[in-house]
Parts: sequence; structure tokens; C-alpha cells
Amino acid sequence: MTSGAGGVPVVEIKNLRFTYPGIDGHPPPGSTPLIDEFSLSLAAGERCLLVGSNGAGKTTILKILGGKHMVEPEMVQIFGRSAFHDTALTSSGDLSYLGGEKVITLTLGVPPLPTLRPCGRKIKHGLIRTQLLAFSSNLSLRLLVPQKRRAPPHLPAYSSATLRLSDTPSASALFRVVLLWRREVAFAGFEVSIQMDISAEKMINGVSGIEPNRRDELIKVLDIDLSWRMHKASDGQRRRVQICMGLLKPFKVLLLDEITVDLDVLARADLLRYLKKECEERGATIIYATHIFDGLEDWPTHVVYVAHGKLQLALPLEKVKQMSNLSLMRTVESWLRKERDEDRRRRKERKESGLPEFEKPVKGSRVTGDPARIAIRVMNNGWAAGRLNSTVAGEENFFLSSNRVLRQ
Ligand SMILES: Nc1ncnc2c1ncn2[C@@H]1O[C@H](COP(=O)(O)OP(=O)(O)OP(=O)(O)O)[C@@H](O)[C@H]1O
Repeated sequence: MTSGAGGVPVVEIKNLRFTYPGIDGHPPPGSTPLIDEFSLSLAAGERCLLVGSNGAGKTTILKILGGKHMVEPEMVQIFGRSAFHDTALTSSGDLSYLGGEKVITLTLGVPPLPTLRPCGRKIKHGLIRTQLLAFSSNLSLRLLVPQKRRAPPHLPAYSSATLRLSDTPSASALFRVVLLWRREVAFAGFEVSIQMDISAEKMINGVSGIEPNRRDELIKVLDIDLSWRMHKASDGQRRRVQICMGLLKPFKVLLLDEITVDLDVLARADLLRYLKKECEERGATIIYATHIFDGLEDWPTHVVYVAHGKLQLALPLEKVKQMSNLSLMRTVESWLRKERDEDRRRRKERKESGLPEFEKPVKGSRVTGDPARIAIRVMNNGWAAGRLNSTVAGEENFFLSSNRVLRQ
């Protein structure tokens, strides 16, 4: 975990602190940060395996890195840029997040169209040929509106239900937009669960601006049959198409949140080999959170262990191997076992001293008080203040907003 080219680390996390917001979009007052004092630095070409028990915070960290949760810009930098605030990082494909969501192709019921007014005119529902990725885990939706004309120089990614394209500087040229609706909005009366009959070929070729050789190689590595119909495909086949689409752009930083669960042994092995090659040949950086250690013995360059949202260990693989003569899986198992034993001991002590065994979570509540004090509390909980509509880069745009949005 050294510095990348020119001494600038590719991924730099400094004293990251983060709390999920309560129902009103603010971190509940008095809540303990879920991620705290987390620092990590990764250079070009490094492959980092992120390990930890269930609920340790791996997905949260990856999503923060992927710009899906807003934190103070200086807490997380990718190529010296804030992943949340600098939306060009993700829209360019330089930073790619591949999560464990399943790809389901859907037709959209009734999106909040009154809010969509690119080029000064309403987009009619029928004109939006959509490819939707529905996230089974959190029921949020991503709608990719295909690019029809010129793409604007910066394709903003939005995460707010109150999105207004007319608020964006590039609205006049906007034909490709990534919209992300949060659960409350997507499911507030919108019927969205119709699967569509679409071929793997159409999905993969639908991603524009891809180098044909790269696409062909990925199709080969993932052994995709382009004639697969997505509505009839198996989970593993669907996953392969999802992974292929996620890797089509030559990413510089890839965040993988256990995406190999449905893959067969061969597909997983071939994918891991391909990813390693991407790091070695192109200098890509990968962070991979997983519980599956099959085929990983010599895959990572570094291993990072997180427990209760805190960094426990960040070591080069050789160091991990020097520390233990067990396999990587057994080594990690021993860390997790120790952590669980310590948790149990702590709970026992709490019980014995008359305290509840588990600390009561702070319930989300409406934040009251004057805006300045709220802003300070928001900052203290690892959040930058946001604003109600778009999330165009620029810290000043985020001051004192109630839009502490989650990009799903
Ligand atoms: N949207 C959310 N709102 C509030 N809390 C959340 C949210 N998502 C996750 N959490 C909590 O954050 C903690 C960390 O979750 P996270 O998904 O990051 O863990 P993880 O290490 O990826 O776990 P796993 O190995 O089970 O996938 C958990 O206690 C979880 O309940």
C-alpha cells in the first residue's frame, strides 16, 4: 500500500467516519459512527482483499468509495478526487462499483416524469428505452437512459427523488442520465416489477463506446452466450452478464462487493485470473470484499481486515503469510474467531454488570434545532451537508442541505 504514480495514491481514505442517516436523512443524534477512524491508501496495480465478519462495514466502505454515500470530500479520494462530489469519476468508467445486486431487466411503470425536463421539454415515458438494474437487496432502482445524441462532457449521476434535470449545467445536451431513485420514491405507487425479454447481446452491446476487443475478451472470459434471454437466464448467467457489463469500460479502480456468489467454479477462476491481469497489465486497482476464499490464496497483493467499522489490519499478502502458516482462509477465520470471542466476552461483562447485552441502537429521529447546529452535527457524523436537488460537484453546493442522499 504505497503511493501510486507521481506519489499520489490511487485510493486514499483518511480518517473516514460515516453514519447511516435516520428517517429524516440525518444521522440520528448521539449515534455512534458505523465506520470510524478508517484510513487506507492503495496504489496502482494493487489488489486488496477486504475481509470481515457480517455487518463489519465492508459494503458500506465500498459504497462510500464508489461515491454512493456522501462523506467529507477529504475523507475519501480517488485519484485525488472525491468520488461522491466528482460524478465524472464514475460516469467516465474510471471508478467502477460492482455490487452483489442481481440484474433484472424491467420496464418502468410510472417514473416521476414531471421532474424530467431535459432540453426544456418533457421526456415522455415511451421515449425512455430503459434498462433497469433492480437491486434485490435494497429495492432501489437504477435507470439508464441510453445516450441518443451527443453526451454532455460530464454525465451527472443523480440520487435524489427530487431530481430536476433543468438544474444541471448540461441539461440542454442531456440525453444520457443515470437516475437513482431511493426506495421510498421508487415504490411510492410505481409498479416496477415486470421482467423484460431482452437478449444478453442487446444488453452488452447497449453499452456504448466500448472497445470491441475488450468486449469480446470479456464475453469469452465469462463464457456468455449472447443469445441468452435475460428473463429466462439462470442466476449465474444473469450474473455473468452483469459482471461483463460492469467491466466493459477499462476501469482504473474497481470495487467488487461479492459478485461471484452465483458463478460456477470455472467462471469464478477465469474471472479472478482476468482481474489479476487487469491489475498487472493496466495498473488497475481493485478492492474486493468477499467471504469466498476459493482461488484467492495468491490473488490479492494486500489483505485488509475490518471489524465493527474499524480497520484492524492492512497488510501485504506476504506479511499475512509470514504471520501465519495457515491458508489465507484459515488465517482470516482465526481473526474472525478471535473477534467473536472478544465480542462474546464483552457482552457477558455487560450482562454481569446489569447492562443490556447489546447496546441499544439510536433510533432515527427528526433533527430539530437551528440549521447551523444541525450542520455541525452532520459534519461530526461524517457527512457533508448536501442540497435538495442535484449533486453537481462543488462543496458550496452541499452546504446546509437536507439531501444527505444515498446513491444505490
Ligand atoms: N442503509 C442502511 N441503513 C442503516 N444501517 C445500515 C444500512 N446498510 C447497512 N447498515 C448497517 O451497517 C452495518 C454494516 O453493514 P455492511 O453491509 O456494510 O456490512 P458488511 O461487512 O458488508 O456485511 P456482510 O458481510 O454481511 O455483507 C450493519 O450493521 C448494517 O445493519
